[in-house]
Amino acid sequence: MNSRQPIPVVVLAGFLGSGKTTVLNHLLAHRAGTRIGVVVNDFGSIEIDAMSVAGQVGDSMVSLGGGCLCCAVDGSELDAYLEKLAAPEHRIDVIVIEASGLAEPQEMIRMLVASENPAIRYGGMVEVVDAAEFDATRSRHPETDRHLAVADLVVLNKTDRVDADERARIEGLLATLCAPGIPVVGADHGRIDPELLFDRRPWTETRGQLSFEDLLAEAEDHGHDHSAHAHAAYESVEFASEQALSPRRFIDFLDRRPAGLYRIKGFVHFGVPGHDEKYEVHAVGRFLRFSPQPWGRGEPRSSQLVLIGSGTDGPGLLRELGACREEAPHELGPESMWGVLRYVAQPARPARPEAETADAEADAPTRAEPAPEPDAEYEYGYEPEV
Ligand SMILES: Nc1nc2c(ncn2[C@@H]2O[C@H](COP(=O)(O)OP(=O)(O)OP(=O)(O)O)[C@@H](O)[C@H]2O)c(=O)[nH]1
Repeated sequence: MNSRQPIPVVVLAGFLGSGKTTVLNHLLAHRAGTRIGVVVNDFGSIEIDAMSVAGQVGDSMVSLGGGCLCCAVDGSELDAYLEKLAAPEHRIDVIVIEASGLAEPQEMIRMLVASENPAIRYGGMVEVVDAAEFDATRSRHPETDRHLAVADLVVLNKTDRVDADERARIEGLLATLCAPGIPVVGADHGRIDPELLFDRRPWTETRGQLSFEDLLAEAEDHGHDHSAHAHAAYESVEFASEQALSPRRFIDFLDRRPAGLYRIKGFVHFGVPGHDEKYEVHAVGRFLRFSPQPWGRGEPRSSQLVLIGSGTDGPGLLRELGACREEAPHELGPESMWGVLRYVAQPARPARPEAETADAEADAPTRAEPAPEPDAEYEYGYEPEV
């Protein structure tokens, strides 16, 4: 794994008491070998959140304390914390910002997108919703609807506190409040599949001595009945192709992906002249990004994808991906890549001789931004409205 890839920063938002800290603690306890950096933005001077997660995160945890993160005018304070967490010695794979229950996540997303720090990239927004308090929260805090509108994934938490009819009613409402196709994952005590937010590394990949936090999390992990875990309800399928994929058909496949397909990760070979890079794909809910990378020296051109979802038709998805295969990619014009380039944070560099590319750019990070609206014009430095 390339240790100098930009670290995804996921914003975990949700109204006061919705269960953000509970979700975060669950993620920390079930992260396997993945190293999570945490920024807790507790509101007020008593940092209850900070204390409840501190035991698990050790010195990787940074608390902003004393107020609301979104009030920082230029985001420089956040940048400083993120820079600290992203330092190579921490070997952090993903950073989660637990936003204060009163924060405006849109502001935080803007700060992340505007960040000049090449070591990080915005990784999507997760909104935690309290099923039992949904109506009350919305009527007291109409801004809740705005937050839902920019979420990439919604965790409908506290499902143990509502019956099936009420849950279905709230899910119906959420479908009208969120952007089309945003997945809504039900959860009891924040137990969601960590794979929805980040790739878990096996324990064996954790280098060096196991720290106290590792041991704590391992003990937690072994103490649970895995059959009861949320991820038992998810299925994943893998797709591999040595033949290039048509950029147009692949984007069409992504645009039509079912709501239950929460997560797509992997890389794609398009092989269109001028766009011969390895296009890493990362999708969480409706959030989608491509990051062009140079291929490794001698690495065979191919596409590999893992798709994780619930209630999805695995064989059907694989058939659709199979139909994206392209016989003659070298005959395609540059315009065939426009759909893909809309989801690239930085312009794809022209393909260059492999050795030069690999040496000079193997570790060059790309700055990421949220995907523009599907019908938005692609332009470099696009600043999305969030
Ligand atoms: N019944 C029930 N209680 C839950 C669930 N998830 C969390 N809780 C409880 O709800 C309370 C609030 O949870 P937190 O995780 O602290 O919520 P939060 O969103 O971090 O809260 P703030 O920091 O105040 O914004 C705690 O007492 C949790 O134990 C759930 O799924 N069901």
